Amino acid sequence: MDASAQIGVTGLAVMGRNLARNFARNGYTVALHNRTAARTRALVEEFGREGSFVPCESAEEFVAALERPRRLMIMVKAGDATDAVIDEFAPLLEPGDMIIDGGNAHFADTRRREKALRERGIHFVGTGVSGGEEGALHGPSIMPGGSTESYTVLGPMLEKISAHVEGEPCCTHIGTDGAGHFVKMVHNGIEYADMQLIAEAYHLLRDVADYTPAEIAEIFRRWNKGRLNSYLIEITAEVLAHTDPATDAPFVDIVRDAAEQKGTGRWTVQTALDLGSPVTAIAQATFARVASSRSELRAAYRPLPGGTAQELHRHEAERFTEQVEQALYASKVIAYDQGWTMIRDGAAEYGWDIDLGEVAKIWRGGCIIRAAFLDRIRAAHAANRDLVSLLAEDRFAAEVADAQVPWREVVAIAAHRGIPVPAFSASLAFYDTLRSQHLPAALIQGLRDFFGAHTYHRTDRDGSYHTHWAESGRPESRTDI
Ligand SMILES: NC(=O)C1=CN([C@@H]2O[C@H](COP(=O)(O)OP(=O)(O)OC[C@H]3O[C@@H](n4cnc5c(N)ncnc54)[C@H](OP(=O)(O)O)[C@@H]3O)[C@@H](O)[C@H]2O)C=CC1
Ligand SMILES: O=C(CO)[C@H](O)[C@H](O)COP(=O)(O)O
Repeated sequence: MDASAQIGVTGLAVMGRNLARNFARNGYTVALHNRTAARTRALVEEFGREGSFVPCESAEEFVAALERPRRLMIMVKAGDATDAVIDEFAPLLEPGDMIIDGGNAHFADTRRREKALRERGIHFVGTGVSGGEEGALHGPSIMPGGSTESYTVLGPMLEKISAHVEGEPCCTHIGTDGAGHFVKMVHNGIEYADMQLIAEAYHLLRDVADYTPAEIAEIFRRWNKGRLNSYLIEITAEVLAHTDPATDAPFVDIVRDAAEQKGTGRWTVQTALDLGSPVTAIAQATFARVASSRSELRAAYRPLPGGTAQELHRHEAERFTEQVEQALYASKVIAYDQGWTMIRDGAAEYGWDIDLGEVAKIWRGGCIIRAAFLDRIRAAHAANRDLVSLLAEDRFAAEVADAQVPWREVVAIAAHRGIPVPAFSASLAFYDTLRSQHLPAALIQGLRDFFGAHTYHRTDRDGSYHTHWAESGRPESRTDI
């Protein structure tokens, strides 16, 4: 077989199939492989005319079809399947070849795989891909990690098939080894927070303002024309406006209210705890999904009393809608800021040189959280590479400050009515935590010292101290000298 393919894709389910077509539509010859050969044949039968494909049934045939250095992309289920595929192909490759893992792998697995393959001279490029089925075909946001050397060879191809915004590709080299998958994981954590905030806004508009799903769809359509403009707001309007053809009921009323997950949000929260990154909105969004699925707990709590109902007049409902927009925007800024903090923390921990402005740039198009305000996040980080928080930038700070009164009212109304808004509340509490002059953490330190001699630092002197709580007069001693 001629080694004529510039790239090979193995794993031709939803994502792999469309990425392969995207490469082919962009003029590349693409070798195709899938564990179950029927998928390979189906792709060629249905879409073979879109470009140049080399269908392969065996691993040997697939590798032989690739130009050197070989670029072999894996799009299979994350976890054991990825290891199985690497174990199958790596022995057939030569030093300088590249394995690109475009699945949602855990970044720690990517670091392990990269190290093992590097020792054999093979580049392993853990690559975040976002955009779902349509994005994969028409241009996703692509977050490659791996060596700089591999990006030199691979980058132009990935940039070509990625989404473009104002002529700029939504793809950049994120950093070495697992940096790409780390950033993709945080992207998904932000995605969880964004969706939860949207869902809470919907819940409030439905249960406080008494709007129908169709009316709320119109509200989201309007919001999508303003500063909230984003893919998730756009598709929220679509989903809310949809009626179930079988029952004529609003689609959202016939779907079970138990949110599922594949786990990237959970990984974000687990990793954030290890890094000490306070991603409270992302964590609440992840727990909200889990809580919604715990039917036995919900059955136990359901009979308990809730808040007070109160009808709103039309003009009050309209005012409330504007307040919810403010609360949603402010909470969203906080949730995204938490994501960026976590990326900065991950970069520091793992030695990645991640350009935070570039991350915002490549998320402006192609990915699920693409949003107009990412351009401003990009600009804020580009203007100041040491920007510690979006809230340290004048315009974001002013917007969130302007929103704080309605934000508080919305959270208070939700509490009165007994409507759960965990992500709105967590974002507001985060805002208040960080702007507080004094936090009750001093009391926690005192309690820790009381029961466990865990020591504390004083506000007026250096060093660490312990109070001998059981001794008369409770003398204090310095413990670090
Ligand atoms: N769906 C989405 O919107 C997105 C998905 N991703 C990630 O992209 C990857 C692919 O996703 P998706 O297209 O949805 O497909 P799936 O995650 O459903 O994976 C199906 C593919 O994996 C292959 N596979 C499973 N187990 C093995 C194995 N042990 N050995 C070899 N091949 C195996 C299947 O082969 P076979 O046909 O033989 O069963 C099939 O090609 C995943 O890692 C996913 O997390 C990333 C972004 C968005
Ligand atoms: O990676 C993605 C988009 O960027 C997927 O859509 C994501 O996996 C969906 O996650 P979950 O099933 O956990 O909601």
